Amino acid sequence: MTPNDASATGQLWSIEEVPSTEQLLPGFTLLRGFCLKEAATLLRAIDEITARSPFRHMVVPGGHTMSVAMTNCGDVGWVSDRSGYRYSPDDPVTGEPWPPTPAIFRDLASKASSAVGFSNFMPNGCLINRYAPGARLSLHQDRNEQDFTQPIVSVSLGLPATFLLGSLTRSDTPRRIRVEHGDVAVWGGPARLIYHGVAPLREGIHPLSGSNRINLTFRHVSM
Ligand SMILES: O=C(O)CCC(=O)C(=O)O
Ligand SMILES: [Fe+2]
Repeated sequence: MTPNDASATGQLWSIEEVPSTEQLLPGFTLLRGFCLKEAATLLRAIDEITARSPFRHMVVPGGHTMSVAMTNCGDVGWVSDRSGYRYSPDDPVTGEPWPPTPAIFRDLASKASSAVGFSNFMPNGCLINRYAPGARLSLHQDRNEQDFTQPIVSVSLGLPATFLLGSLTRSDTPRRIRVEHGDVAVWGGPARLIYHGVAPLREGIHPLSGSNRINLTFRHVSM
């Protein structure tokens, strides 16, 4: 039996869609096609979240408005304004708590983290990023969470993008990794504080997300 033999494994993926695992750095793994089957359901759940806490373009402390539109679900959400970055239990736009994390999100975060050996991941927040053509995320570390024993789980939906995979040193030139609809990246352990970002999104149309890429990042934030 070869790994691609869908009938023998009883899996539903077609040959072109067989999930594969790429360890790109110690502690950084890309699970290609990992959530393809539930992607449409994930996108519907995102529509329900954004009906309550809409996407918005946040301002960073320097005064620049981010090109990526963001919202959150869960107990805590990442926010930025002129006074800095932080996690907040409430959505500053609505004044209400962030919408709860759908069960399908929690299941995916747990399945993906355990698949690469982080069996105790307990995310309490999920940042939802929407990239329109031209939107980008400059190189950064995810470091507001404080507990770096817990990984980050990052889900790509809709249009493909170029993920910039750096190292622990900001000045190193990042590798350019294509991430597609259904891919899930998990980074933790020695890779937890790697610099990473997303190159400007190229125009395109995706049957499920139109002209956008949507990304979910699950985090465990110490409160
Ligand atoms: O969109 C992505 O793939 C990465 C998002 C990210 O790095 C973040 O939200 O901190
Ligand atoms: Fe990040």
